[in-house]
Amino acid sequence: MSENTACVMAPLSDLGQEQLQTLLDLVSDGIWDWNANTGHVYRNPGWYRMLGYPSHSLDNTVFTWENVIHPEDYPRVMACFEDYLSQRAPSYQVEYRCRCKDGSYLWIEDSGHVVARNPDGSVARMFGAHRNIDDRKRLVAHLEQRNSSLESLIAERTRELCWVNEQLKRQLDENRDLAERDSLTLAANRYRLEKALLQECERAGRFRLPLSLILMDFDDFKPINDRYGHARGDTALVEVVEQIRKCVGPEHLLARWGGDEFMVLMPGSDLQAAMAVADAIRQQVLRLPPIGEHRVTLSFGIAQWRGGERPEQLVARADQALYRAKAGGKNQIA
Ligand SMILES: Nc1nc2c(ncn2[C@@H]2O[C@H](COP(=O)(O)OP(=O)(O)OP(=O)(O)O)[C@@H](O)[C@H]2O)c(=O)[nH]1
Repeated sequence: MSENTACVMAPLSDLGQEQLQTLLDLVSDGIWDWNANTGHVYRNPGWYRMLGYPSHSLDNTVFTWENVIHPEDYPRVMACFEDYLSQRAPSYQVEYRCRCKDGSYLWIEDSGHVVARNPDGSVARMFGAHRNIDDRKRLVAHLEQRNSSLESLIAERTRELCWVNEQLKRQLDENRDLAERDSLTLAANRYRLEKALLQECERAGRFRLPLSLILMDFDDFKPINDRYGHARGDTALVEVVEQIRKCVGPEHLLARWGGDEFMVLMPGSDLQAAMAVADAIRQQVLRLPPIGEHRVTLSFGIAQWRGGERPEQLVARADQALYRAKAGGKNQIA
């Protein structure tokens, strides 16, 4: 083994004071060596370089360290330091900001070890190192900020989407409602009635509940149109529907069957109850002021659903009853 190789492989403890000094000068991290008994703190050139101070330009005391700690970090740093010195914590390692010569702050990681204690257990000497972690800290802060702005962007977009969704749902409900209403009288239209008829016939069969149907037709509506015009006829249809509404409950479905014909579908009602409602409608309509010399009246055909009957059979029987009411002189219930 050459002399050179032996020199390279010499353990650190073999280094002389001068060699150790050279080594400490080269280290880029900030090395500190605190003699707690004298209060002297040695800081290597790397420590000064890191913070932008000329080497050994500050006092070799702990105050130099305390003075560079960011005031917001100071209590946390001191608490960690105290915990370690009093052996409440097994190690000392803490991240905080140090003030540089130009007034800016640099994030560092400070770690230290007690290397000697006095006989009474108090600290005699402690070594430590300051490592520059500023780039990492700033990157993490930047990423955190981006993350939180992304999160708030997502939250904002989610709120917007929820709003759009609600609007669409409202629009859909509105469209569905419009699609099932007669545009003139706003009573349910034939499409809706046919769906309800099918459903209610099935339901009546399933639960053995009564179900009745009132079919109504304007008496002599054609002459109203012919004498007073189609617009007046339209108004008469709307007025009659308003009167019918006063006599039916929320469980009944009032619908325009077509032209001047209307129906009231009455789940849970028997023939007698349907008769009573029809008569109430008949009388209510009579209250309308006449159109010229023409008194507005309706004729009624009533049918109660029979077990197993299809909707069109029920409607056909109501229609036959209506025919009888017309034939019997109109403004009648059959
Ligand atoms: N103004 C108006 N008239 C309508 C509307 N739909 C149908 N009609 C008219 O309603 C009339 C229905 O006449 P019919 O039911 O055949 O006969 P009617 O004159 O009522 O006589 P009866 O039913 O026998 O009492 C026709 O003149 C249709 O043109 C509508 O939306 N508006």
